[in-house]
Amino acid sequence: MIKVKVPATTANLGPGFDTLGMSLELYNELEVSEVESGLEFEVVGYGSEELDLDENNLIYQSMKRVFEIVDYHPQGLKIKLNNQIPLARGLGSSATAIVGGLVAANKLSGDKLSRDELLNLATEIEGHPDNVAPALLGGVVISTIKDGQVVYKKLSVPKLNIVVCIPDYQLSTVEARESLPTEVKFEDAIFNLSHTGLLITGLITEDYKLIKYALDDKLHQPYRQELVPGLETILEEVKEDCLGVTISGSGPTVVAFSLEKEEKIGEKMVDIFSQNNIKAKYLVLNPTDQGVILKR
Ligand SMILES: Nc1ncnc2c1ncn2[C@@H]1O[C@H](COP(=O)(O)OP(=O)(O)O)[C@@H](O)[C@H]1O
Ligand SMILES: N[C@@H](CCOP(=O)(O)O)C(=O)O
Repeated sequence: MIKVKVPATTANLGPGFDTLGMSLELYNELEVSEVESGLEFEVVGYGSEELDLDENNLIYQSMKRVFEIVDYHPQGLKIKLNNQIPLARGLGSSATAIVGGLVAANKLSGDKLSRDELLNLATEIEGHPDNVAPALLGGVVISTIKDGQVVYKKLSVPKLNIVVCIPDYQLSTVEARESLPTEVKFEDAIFNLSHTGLLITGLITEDYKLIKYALDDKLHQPYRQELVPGLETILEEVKEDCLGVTISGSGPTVVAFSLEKEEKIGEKMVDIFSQNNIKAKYLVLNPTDQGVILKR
């Protein structure tokens, strides 16, 4: 039996659309065993009602990609999930399914693919590297795709707390990407370039006051505001209490980076969502340098 534990991720980190992501200490766990025939699922935690529990399941689809490449033919599979990451909230649940499936299948079939090959495959399935990379590798990962290969650099996570405010509704990444424009203004591109540079420099030099300026974005967040009622107010009103606040991945979760006052920040975000008739809860999470964890 193979056991895999994959961290949640917060992608984009404000200006780094499809480029930056960080792993967080909140996990989905996966246990895969080879059985005599068929495909069986057991789900504990999030997704027991809504996930496809058949060949369409994203974990199974990801495993199948590895088996095809390495020419491995399991007779049957039993897949047990313990999901602590809520689905379609911008915390990388799909990245955990893809990375978990790929890593488990690779182990089951004799460890033939390298970490970089798994990252390329994960990116091909997810469509962008920013959340699969930190789910696999941990840390803060800067990534891009060059000639079909992911080029990346992992940085250590900041010594900050991440207040994660999770609204009680799902927003699929596919839907949240449909709201994006096909072209952006030159000045908006410059805005994001400068902010991404400042953010990465702030992280490398541990000059966290730079984060205060650097988490703003003009490429995706403004277009997603209508999908996250209350986001505009949260961005304005929570900023003063923390180092920076931004939408997590494609939303609707919002994350605040802080060194103190986490409860106040979390309660304020929950309150603003509630003024917009949306129930929400908050968690205070640590970022983590450890990516996927594999046990046999
Ligand atoms: N643990 C899981 N097992 C299998 N599939 C999953 C799991 N978590 C998420 N998915 C798939 O990913 C979809 C959500 O992906 P997405 O819209 O990108 O949201 P998120 O921001 O959480 O990654 C789900 O609807 C489901 O199809
Ligand atoms: N860069 C992507 C990130 C999606 O992350 P997820 O956690 O919402 O799946 C985007 O912003 O669309």
